[in-house]
Formats: sequence, structure tokens, C-alpha cells
Amino acid sequence: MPETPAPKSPVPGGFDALLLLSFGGPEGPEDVRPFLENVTRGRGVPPERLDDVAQHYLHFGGVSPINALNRQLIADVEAELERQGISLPVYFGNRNWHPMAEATLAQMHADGVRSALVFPTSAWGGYSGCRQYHEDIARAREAVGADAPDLLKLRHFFDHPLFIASVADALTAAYDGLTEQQRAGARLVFTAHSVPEAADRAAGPPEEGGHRYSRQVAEASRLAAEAVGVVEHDVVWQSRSGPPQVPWLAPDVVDHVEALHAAGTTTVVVCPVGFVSDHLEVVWDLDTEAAEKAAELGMTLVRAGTAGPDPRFAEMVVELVREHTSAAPVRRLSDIGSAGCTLNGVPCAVGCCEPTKRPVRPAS
Ligand SMILES: CC1=C(CCC(=O)O)c2cc3nc(cc4[nH]c(cc5[nH]c(cc1n2)c(C)c5CCC(=O)O)c(CCC(=O)O)c4C)C(CCC(=O)O)=C3C
Ligand SMILES: [Fe+2]
Repeated sequence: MPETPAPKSPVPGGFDALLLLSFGGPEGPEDVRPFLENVTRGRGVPPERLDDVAQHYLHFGGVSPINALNRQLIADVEAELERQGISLPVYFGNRNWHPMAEATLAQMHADGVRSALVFPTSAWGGYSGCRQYHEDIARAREAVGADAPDLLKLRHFFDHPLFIASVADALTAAYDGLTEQQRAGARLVFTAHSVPEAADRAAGPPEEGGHRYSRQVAEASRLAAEAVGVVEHDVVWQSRSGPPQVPWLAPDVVDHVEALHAAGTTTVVVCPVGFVSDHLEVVWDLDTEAAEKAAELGMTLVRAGTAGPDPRFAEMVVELVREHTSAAPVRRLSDIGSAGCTLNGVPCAVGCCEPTKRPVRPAS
């Protein structure tokens, strides 16, 4: 009797695919509403905020750049795998828009994939940055059924030397666009996605004391600033949603630009360290809102690129893979808690990054 065929492209360590798992974004005006409903289901985001955000997407023709950027990242990772002689097919799945993780995992199963590594496009711990991706993994496996492929999520990469190098390269390019005089007085400002303060308090295993997300963001910012020889910098937040009475991480980047102006700063370099690619929250909140505020105040604002397109970022993804396939050393630049690596959507630790209670909207 013929044996079961070996999985396609087996690699040492037994993984036969890599899944890039991301957020997803609309690809046309008619996608915008259903996409936003997927994102905010059960999360207590007020409808007024959704109307606002829908306008941001419609301003760009209803197309978020995120899916195209992820497809480019996949092409870069495929090229890097090939360069290193590693044969591993790469799949693409999302939480909130097509290709949805459930459909991709069904395809992987049909292709004979038995176990895969998962690269999430978030460097961070926390509910939104880590645990929700575990939930996506568990949901996709449940949808596929009993013999769904095993999925091992790769770890947080906020302090990986190749991530920091990619952020630093983008910063150097931004500084290169300034005159010497502008450079001398420029304030370096890092931004990441705001989350409710309660979510940040719940980030990490309880014994660590919380705030794993904001501490990782601060540490990645410090490392990137250090890599370009700038000591003074700020860490601020962007893209908050939720009802105004719920506290979120602050200050907001636009408010911060105003505060810097009031303090006499004339030039700002903004680095979206919190995001892997120039997706909608970057091009709207930074390139539109923060840029307009700076222009109104007569300030110079340059926005650094994101880490994703840097060749060293794809190299990092492959190195994270090799931690599991060829015992590559786990390279890190900090000792802040890093986790995220579990099988089949199991949380990183008991009580780690528990979802916090969402405000329920009163019936009207
Ligand atoms: C920590 C974090 C990351 C970084 C980690 C990671 O990258 O995963 C991130 C990424 C992203 N967030 C994105 C878009 C949105 N986030 C929203 C809402 C929310 N994000 C939150 C947090 C985060 N978000 C939270 C706590 C909410 C409130 C609702 C909830 O508790 O879930 C909403 C709803 C409308 C609004 O209120 O803005 C949208 C449309 C896009 C895609 C952009 C595109 O389409 O190009 C990306 C990459
Ligand atoms: Fe978000």
C-alpha cells in the first residue's frame, strides 16, 4: 500500500508552510462598511466613530494599502527564503477582510499542509497585538475542523536587531531629507496605535505587572533612537477610538504636535514604529491629520517610512522561522517580556492579555 505522501516542501523541524496573518483592509468602497463591522463587532466602538473612519477609507477610494503591502512583504519573504535555500510555501490570511484566515487555512489543509508557522504583522504583546491573533488562529482551526493544520505563532519581534535596524534605516532616510539646520532642532516622535488604558494594564502575564504593550513600544523606540544616535525622543499614540469617557493611551500624536509647537519646536520627525506597513491608519492619521496640523502651525513634519519594506525585515521574518526549523539563535536587544509563541492559539500564559470588558452601548 502506498504510504501517505510526505507533506510538500518539508523543512527540518517539520513545518511545511508559513502563514502571514494580518489585519486585512477593504479593497473598494463597497467593502468599507462590512470590513468595519468585522473589525468592531462586539467592541463598543460608537457608530459616529465608524462613520468617521469610513470617510477616511472612502477618501482613498475605499482601498486600504494594507493588503497590497502585505502581498509585497510575502514576495520579499519568498525571495529571502529562496536566497537561503529554504523551501517553504507562504500563505496569506487576515482577521477582518479577504483573504480571511479561515479560507486560507482551508486551502492550506487542501494543499496537504500539516503544520505551519504563523508570522503575525504585529511586533507586540497585548490583546490587539498578540492575543487577538491567537484567537484568529483558534477560530480558523475550528472552522477547518478536527484535522486542521497545527499552527505555531512566532514570537514578538519588537526588540529583534533586524526590526530595530529596519526602523533605524527608515529614520536615517527621514533625517537625510532635512537641512542641517532643521536636523539640529528636530524632535523625534514615535507613534503606535493607542489602546484603552485598561487593555494596556492587562497586557502581559499578571505577575509581570501589566503594560507589556506600552513598555515594548517604549523600548523599541528607545533602541531605534539609540541606533540613529538621537537620545531625546517622545513616544505618543494615534488612532484612538471608543467612547470619549474611556481612557486610552495618550497623548495623541496630533495633540503632541501642537504641544511641541507651543514649546518652540519647529521640526518634527514622526516614526510610526507601531506599524509594519504604511496602511490606512498611517497615511490618514499621520500623513493627513498630523501633517495638516503641522502645516497650519508652520512646522516642518517629516514622516519616516515603516519597517516592512526594508530588506532586513524580510530577513528577520526568515530568521524567526529558522528559530524553529534550524535552531537559529533567539536574538533580542532587551530583557522586556517577549512571548507570543504558542501552538494553536493557546494564550501565552494564564491570564495573559485578557480581553477587557467593553462598554456596552445603552439601548436607544
Ligand atoms: C494595537 C493595535 C494595532 C497594532 C497591532 C497590529 O497591527 O495588529 C492595530 C492595528 C491596526 N488597526 C487597523 C484598523 C482599525 N483598528 C480599529 C480599532 C482598534 N484598533 C486597536 C488596536 C490596534 N490596532 C483597538 C484597541 C481598536 C478598538 C476596537 C477594538 O478593541 O478592537 C478600527 C475600527 C475603527 C476605529 O475605531 O478606528 C480599524 C479600522 C489596521 C488596518 C488599517 C488599514 O485598513 O489599512 C491595523 C493594521
Ligand atoms: Fe486598530
